Formats: sequence, structure tokens, C-alpha cells
Amino acid sequence: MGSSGKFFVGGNWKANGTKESVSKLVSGLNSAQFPSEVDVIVAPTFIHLPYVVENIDSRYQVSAQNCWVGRAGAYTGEIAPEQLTDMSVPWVILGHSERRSLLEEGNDFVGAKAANALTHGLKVIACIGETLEQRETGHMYDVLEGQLKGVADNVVNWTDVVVAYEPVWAIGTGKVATPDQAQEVHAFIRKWLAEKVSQEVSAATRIIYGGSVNDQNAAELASKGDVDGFLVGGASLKADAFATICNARAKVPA
Ligand SMILES: O=C[C@H](O)COP(=O)(O)O
Repeated sequence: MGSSGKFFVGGNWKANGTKESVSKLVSGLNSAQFPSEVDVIVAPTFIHLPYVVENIDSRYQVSAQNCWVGRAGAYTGEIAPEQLTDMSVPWVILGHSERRSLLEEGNDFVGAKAANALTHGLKVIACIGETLEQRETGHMYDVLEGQLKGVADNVVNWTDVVVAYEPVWAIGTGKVATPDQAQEVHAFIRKWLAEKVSQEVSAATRIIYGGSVNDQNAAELASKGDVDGFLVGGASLKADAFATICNARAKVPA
């Protein structure tokens, strides 16, 4: 059973884009068609956020890809949540596996960042996911539980939290999880939320899938009951492909 919320598609642009390519992408997205029953979020780099906030049409919501764990202040190179809300950026992606592995962000740190972001009025896309080695050695569910616990130990109100399941082995590799693999883990996450947080949070929280989602595979993944949307990397840099993914729930796979 999926969440009671709207289907959700996020585009994580990662460290991609130039003034020229971002302008072309925004204009392509402004011409794209998708149903109003889908929440569509785009997450440019910090440096491109003001341009995107100013120029993308109001059907889209804008997200940062990270924020600081505390208030604004003497934290060189960081951006605090209240600075994002001041710039009309309502969302932030936290705990992406690239930050967990490259910057050694741990479960509790990600949870603390999520709590801080929520306190300052941001909505949070909280990412979790296992590596191939963790999956193949039977540690997948322990890893996912630890990551979920990091969020649950810190976050009190889940209303503005979306959980993104992104198996590390599927990110940017072209090796998408099968619809059944995604459904199995999403169902596990929903059950965990019901048991460890509350039935209400489990029923209302959107659990989205990320990892090599594209315009060819999105509809079949979206047909799974517990897949409430996607977090898209590479394919979100192409307006046409991204628009197709935004329409995935409406399509019946062949
Ligand atoms: O945040 C998005 C994910 O890392 C997925 O990236 P990808 O679609 O390029 O595999």
C-alpha cells in the first residue's frame, strides 16, 4: 500500500550545470507537461539556486542538495537552512550516499541535519540505501535500519519528510533495481516506520526510489504499490526524459 500523499518526482542535478545548460534545462522544464497530482522538485547546485528559483515556473518546487547541521554563523563554506528559506528554497536533500561515502556523513549526523532543517521550515528528502557488498553479505536490512534510526532518533514531526531509497549499486550505474526489489525494500521501510515511529507516519510518508531511473523504466517501477515516486539523477538533466518520468504513475506499463 502506497502513501496517501501525492506522487513525488525529484530531480537531483548534483554538481552538474553551467549558466547556459541550466538556462536551457529550465526552459525545457517550463514547457514540459505533467499532471498537477504530481509534486515535482528540482535540486540544482547552490550556485544555480537563485536563477532556478527566479526562472522556473510555479509547478516546480526547488530543493538544495545539502545544508548545515546548525544555525547560520561562522561555518565557512556551509549554507544554513534559514538562508535557504530566505531564498525561497523549500526543500533540501539530506544523507545522499555520495555525501555519506565521500564526506563520511554518518547516520546520526544526517538525522541531526534533518531535524535542524525541519526546525527551520525546510522539507526534507532523507536518503538511505545499501551498497552492493552490504546487500550481498546479508547486511542490507541492518544498514537500512541504522539509517532510518538516525532520522527517527532526531526527527519528531515527519509531516515534511520524504524517504528516498537509493541503493548505492544502482546510482549512476545503469543497473536499476527491479520493480520487485524496489517494492520489497519500500515495504520494509513502511513496516519499519509503522513499528518504530507510528502507523500514521507509515501511512503518510512518501517513500521514493532512486538509482538509474529513466524514461524507459519509470512506469514499471511506478506500478509498484509502495513506490511513491522517484529521486532522479542523470535523467533529470534532460527535460524530455524527466517529463516522461513525471508522468510515470499515469502510464500503465506494457
Ligand atoms: O539522487 C539521485 C540518485 O543518486 C540517482 O542518480 P541516477 O539517476 O543518476 O542513478
